[in-house]
Amino acid sequence: MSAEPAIRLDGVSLALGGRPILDRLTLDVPARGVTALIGPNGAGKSVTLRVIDGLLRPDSGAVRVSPGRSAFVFQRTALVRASAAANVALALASLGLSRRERGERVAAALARVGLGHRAGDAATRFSGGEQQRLALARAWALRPALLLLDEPTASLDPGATAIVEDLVAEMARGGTAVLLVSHNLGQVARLAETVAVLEAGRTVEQGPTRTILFSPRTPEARAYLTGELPWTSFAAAS
Ligand SMILES: Nc1ncnc2c1ncn2[C@@H]1O[C@H](COP(=O)(O)OP(=O)(O)OP(=O)(O)O)[C@@H](O)[C@H]1O
Repeated sequence: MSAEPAIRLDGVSLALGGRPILDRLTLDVPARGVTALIGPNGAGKSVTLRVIDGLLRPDSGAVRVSPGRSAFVFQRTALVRASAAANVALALASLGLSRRERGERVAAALARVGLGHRAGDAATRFSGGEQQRLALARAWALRPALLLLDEPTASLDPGATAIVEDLVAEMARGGTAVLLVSHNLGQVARLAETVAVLEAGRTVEQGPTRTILFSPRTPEARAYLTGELPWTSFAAAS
């Protein structure tokens, strides 16, 4: 990979509530394509996205994010009490678009996620899956250089999941670097070129998707991928 990575985390450590959560975490996210961040519950995937987005400051280590606009789609979406269209328009307020351009982009974004007919409806009354699609429409409308996605299809039905996956793939083809947190390994295989496996706040393995999913080297990655639950061995030992 010759281009500068979109994100480079080097030896990042962070304690929260007195507990170490990230432990000298090292991660490279290439400037192009989709990188998936996988690993067991509580491994620190969401915290890592928050560190990258500047919402959490690490105790030590270096965080480098290449310049450019970024968009973050959270596991639970924060929407304002206004129409779906207003929620997208608000995100575009700082881009300096003309009123007409903004209106067109909002309409295109809503249509792209199958919500064109709901533009005037109150966003906070949308179902969980509709809110998630709206959050993605908002991210798409921003044309970000970097897109951070935290389990973006966790509450979506199969049709909506396909819409979101198409949109993410299209953004990646268009030059957006995507970092995707997902437990859906089929989705990871469909979308990602690169996979990093996180375990207890550290990257235990990173490489091409095929290698990581089908021939993982580390016992931690193998255990996660085969669905071995760590607490069953704790229970057996006690
Ligand atoms: N603000 C906080 N204060 C204290 N602990 C926190 C805070 N935020 C996260 N944690 C802890 O950090 C650990 C990692 O959380 P994180 O949400 O990053 O996990 P994850 O890998 O995304 O897991 P999941 O797959 O369940 O979403 C968890 O044990 C969580 O309880």
